[in-house]
Amino acid sequence: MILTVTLNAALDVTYQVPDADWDGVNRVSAVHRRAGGKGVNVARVLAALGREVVVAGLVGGPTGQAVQADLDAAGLPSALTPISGDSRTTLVIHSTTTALFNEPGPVVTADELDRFVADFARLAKGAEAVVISGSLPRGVPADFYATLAAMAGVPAIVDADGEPLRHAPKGRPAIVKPNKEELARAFPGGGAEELMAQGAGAVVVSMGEEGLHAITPSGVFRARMPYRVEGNPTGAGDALVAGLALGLAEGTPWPERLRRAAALGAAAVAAPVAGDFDRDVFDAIHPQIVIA
Ligand SMILES: O=P(O)(O)OC[C@H]1O[C@](O)(CO)[C@@H](O)[C@H]1O
Repeated sequence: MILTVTLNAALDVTYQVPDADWDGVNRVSAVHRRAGGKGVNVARVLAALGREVVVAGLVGGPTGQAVQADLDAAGLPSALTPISGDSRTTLVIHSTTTALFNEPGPVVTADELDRFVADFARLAKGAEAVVISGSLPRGVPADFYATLAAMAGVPAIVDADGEPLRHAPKGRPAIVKPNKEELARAFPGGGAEELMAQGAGAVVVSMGEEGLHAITPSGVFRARMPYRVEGNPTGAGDALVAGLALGLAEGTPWPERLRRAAALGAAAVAAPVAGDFDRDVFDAIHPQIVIA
């Protein structure tokens, strides 16, 4: 089983707007509402690939109930820790470009966080790997992902931004997965090498259509994409992380691990909603990704 952690779970709302007018009235052509937050999306992709998963994290209030109901409807196993605050909504407006509006999320109390830590410790005992992704709700210390990675007892992947990313290597995670911009913001002078020096087992930097750059115990690799996939890039990083988690759990050699992760990321761009990927796009692009 792969355990995914989404502390700032969300109800993801996606609006398709054919040609958005950012200064006027828009008609929405399609609306999707589903449970989200990065770890939830990772779990969806892993489940679609036939992997056993459990979604952990925090949910509360009416929005949290909607998140839980959607996970249940999708048949995604979850063990979410209840909180008193209302979980957040995120909004994606997908038009000729894609814009995201991510609410900060609820305030979490120290008692609620203690209960989550106890749940996490129990769940991690049954996991082959853990994936810890996304932003932190308010009230959670910035080094909390490092704490979870250190106590997991199994290999961990951390996908975070800002301060949680800066602290992540202290927990000695097996893989840290920032995108290019997140890495530059968190480590202006150093980058991937600094993450490795501070304790990350490997660093995989996602670079959109430019592919991946990875520093691993087996060497430094670059994954190059053969062509550009058009669509909604929201959730592409989560599909990529799912590919890395699969490789970590199965002990797949790094070049193939990266090829599959990059192909899943591209296939997610072709799917309209975060957490999905297009199998035909995956099958077509996977063999064409060059790892060097
Ligand atoms: O936790 P955040 O960094 O705000 O990201 C969450 C959001 O990102 C996405 O996971 C896309 O990666 C959305 O599903 C949305 O819930």
